[in-house]
Amino acid sequence: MAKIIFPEDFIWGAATSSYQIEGAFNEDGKGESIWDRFSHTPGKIENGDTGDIACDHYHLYREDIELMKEIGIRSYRFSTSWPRILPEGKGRVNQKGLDFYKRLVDNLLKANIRPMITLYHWDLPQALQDKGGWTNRDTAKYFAEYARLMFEEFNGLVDLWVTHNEPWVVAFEGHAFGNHAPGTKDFKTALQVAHHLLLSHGMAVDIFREEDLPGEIGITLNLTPAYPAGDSEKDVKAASLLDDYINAWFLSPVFKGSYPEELHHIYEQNLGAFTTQPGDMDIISRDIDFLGINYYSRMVVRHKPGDNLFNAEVVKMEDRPSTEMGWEIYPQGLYDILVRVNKEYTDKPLYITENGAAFDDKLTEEGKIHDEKRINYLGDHFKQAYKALKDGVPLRGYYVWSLMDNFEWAYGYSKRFGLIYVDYENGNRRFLKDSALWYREVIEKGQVEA
Ligand SMILES: N=[N+]=NCCCCNC(=O)[C@@H]1[C@H]2[C@H](O)[C@@H](O)[C@H](O)[C@@H](CO)[C@@H]12
Repeated sequence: MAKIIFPEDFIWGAATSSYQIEGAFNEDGKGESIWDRFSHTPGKIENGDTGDIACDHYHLYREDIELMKEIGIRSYRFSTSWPRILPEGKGRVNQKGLDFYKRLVDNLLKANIRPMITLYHWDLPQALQDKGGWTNRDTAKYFAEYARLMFEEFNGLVDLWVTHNEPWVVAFEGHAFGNHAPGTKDFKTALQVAHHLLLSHGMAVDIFREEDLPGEIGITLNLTPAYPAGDSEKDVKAASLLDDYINAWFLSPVFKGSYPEELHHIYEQNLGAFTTQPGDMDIISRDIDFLGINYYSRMVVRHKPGDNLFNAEVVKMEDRPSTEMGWEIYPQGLYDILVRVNKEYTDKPLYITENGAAFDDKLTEEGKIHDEKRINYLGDHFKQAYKALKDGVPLRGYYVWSLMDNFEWAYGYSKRFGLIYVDYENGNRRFLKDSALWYREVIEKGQVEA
């Protein structure tokens, strides 16, 4: 491959989320979130970790912006904590909570770093969960009102808005498998939740248009392309169904206004219909300005009769390199999914809103972290993104997950994804990893070594 030179205006960024980095879980009037409740429930999180303090970003955000400047990122994707702003999820506004995000955005703009706000990255106000959470259609309406407040408060300051982060994870990890908050375990509930998440996305887009705001709005989906383990018809079928379950179940409603037909039929036959209302799919498929794609890995799938509704199982790729999460390192999958989304779903601009890896990072005596595995992982994925760009995919930017090590949900602090090392045991000191210094070069030159 010839020299890899990205466009001058390519948006190189890094991403985080509120519950994973902020801490101050009950400070300055913040309301309880379902992740506060879940992490305080014994047995849910590795080592009994919680987000009570996390990276203490709520107090250290100025230092973190200095580090963003040192790395040279052009944009910073973060999420706002709904219960920090609306402690009960609706009604009363917690001005101190809102002021934190005002200070954060002001300081980002002063640092010439473009904010991208994700309105929902999993930390639902517990008060709404107490009323059914995302199983309750009213939550979609309350989300849209929270979005309206944010659009009005940050009008002219923030021009990149993401409604939801990974509705698949919220619906299935949170409501089918119980690994995430609120921890329920019912597949049909997950389908109902997915529908209300998508509905709330469309309602927020309507308000964004109504408020006639400058900027762009989109949604972020975790897309994990599925590949058949063999070329048998049954393997191909199994892979296609799992691909629909994770990817098309969200891409299709947003861009085509309908759920994938065959899978929808399988669900209805086996589980009965979840509740929808006339017009829902029109709302869900409102025109958006971009799609955010979170890519980490692929799935290799083979036919397995009777194992689940899909007659499929994911094959563990033992002989392939993988990250600390056990996810196969498969950069080609990023190219494949970018091209497929552009070909099959939308010609709208795309952002890679998350891509990164957890490795076993060690802090040396000299305060260095030699994370060459992360440099190789990112470099290989940047090359695939570049290939998609050259093949005509309208890729606008790339946000590395993550800016800093943080609370990795059920894994607690045991997994490190950051460009910045966080020394949790010693006052949350921050150290730039070698990958941060490497990333700085890539951004400065717009080049990746071939
Ligand atoms: N096989 N395989 N699988 C890949 C499946 C990925 C599903 N998990 C995610 O995408 C989460 C996303 C989240 O936004 C962030 O909050 C998390 O910290 C990162 C890292 O976990 C990722």
